[in-house]
Amino acid sequence: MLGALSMDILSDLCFGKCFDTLNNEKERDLILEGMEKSVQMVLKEGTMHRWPKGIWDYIHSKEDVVKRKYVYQKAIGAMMERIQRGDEGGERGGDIFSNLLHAKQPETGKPYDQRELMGEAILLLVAGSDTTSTALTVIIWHLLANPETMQKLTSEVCGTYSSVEDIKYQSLQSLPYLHAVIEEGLRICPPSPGLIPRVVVDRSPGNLVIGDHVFPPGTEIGVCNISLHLNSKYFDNPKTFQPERWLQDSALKCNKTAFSPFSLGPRACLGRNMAYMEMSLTLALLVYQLKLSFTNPEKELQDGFDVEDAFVALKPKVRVQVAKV
Ligand code: HEM
Repeated sequence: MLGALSMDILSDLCFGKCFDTLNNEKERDLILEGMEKSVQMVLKEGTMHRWPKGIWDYIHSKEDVVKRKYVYQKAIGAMMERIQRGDEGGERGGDIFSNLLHAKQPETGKPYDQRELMGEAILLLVAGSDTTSTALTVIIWHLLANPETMQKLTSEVCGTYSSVEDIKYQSLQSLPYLHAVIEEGLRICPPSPGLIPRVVVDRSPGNLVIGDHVFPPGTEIGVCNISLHLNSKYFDNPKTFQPERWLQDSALKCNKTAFSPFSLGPRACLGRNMAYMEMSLTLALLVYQLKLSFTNPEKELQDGFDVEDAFVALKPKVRVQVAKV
């Protein structure tokens, strides 16, 4: 459901038209299965230039490729519809894609061609939905595994608002515990846990030197988020979910310079603010209105929560029961 929620939010904000996967079960299955395949293939694809030609066909079944294609077709279809609607036709104005359609290439002053826009449509859909739903899944799993933490968050949200209509992102930003819970979720299991590659550029003085290591131009280097986030040099009890470490005056070590769930530098995440907005609103609205619990608490606690690194995280399914407060 979190996958469908983030897909609906993304399609609405990005293309001005919601895919409505929360309500449409068939569509939900097709898109979410396609997303899963897409995530599974992305790491292999990223390293394929090093592999002999033709190997792609051996490692991926035709069905998986077709399933993944559905997501790409959906993104391109939404983009084409957006172009056809023009400036007036959107359900809501000011969506992300309308800005891209009006953008000019800095070198030529010309608009971006359709091929580039297609790439952007697919990137936005994949980068903007699966990451956020992974972050929310991680956070909710840890809240359910730590009832005291869930209670603190619920008290903060319910003590601040007297009706669900009052819950707005602007005021949520000043809730310290909510912010701490989100940061802790992004730390303990970042949606992009592995190596984010960068290439050493060829500029004076030539080699890049880090400590005792020398990297010539052209070398691919990178740092894994998870190796920073779970390092006890930077965070006390790194494998424990403790949002308190992010609160002012906490005695727990929490080195913010070693925290980079959205990467750093000019190619860092463009959707970071949107992600914080989405996560804050979703969590606050959930704890205000619903009571969540694991369907099978013994199994969840025994297995723990872990993801597989495939550039972005491949997450397990978490079964949750929902009741109204
Ligand atoms: C919790 C949620 C999110 C996390 C953890 C996350 C993480 C990241 C990371 C680590 C990168 C850098 C990848 C690299 O350097 O190669 C990235 C790039 C990007 N993200 Fe996010 N992201 C999130 C949500 C979003 C959302 C909601 C959007 C909105 C559409 C978005 C759009 C993008 C785009 C467009 C890029 C590419 C930037 C570029 O290449 O210049 N992300 N994200």
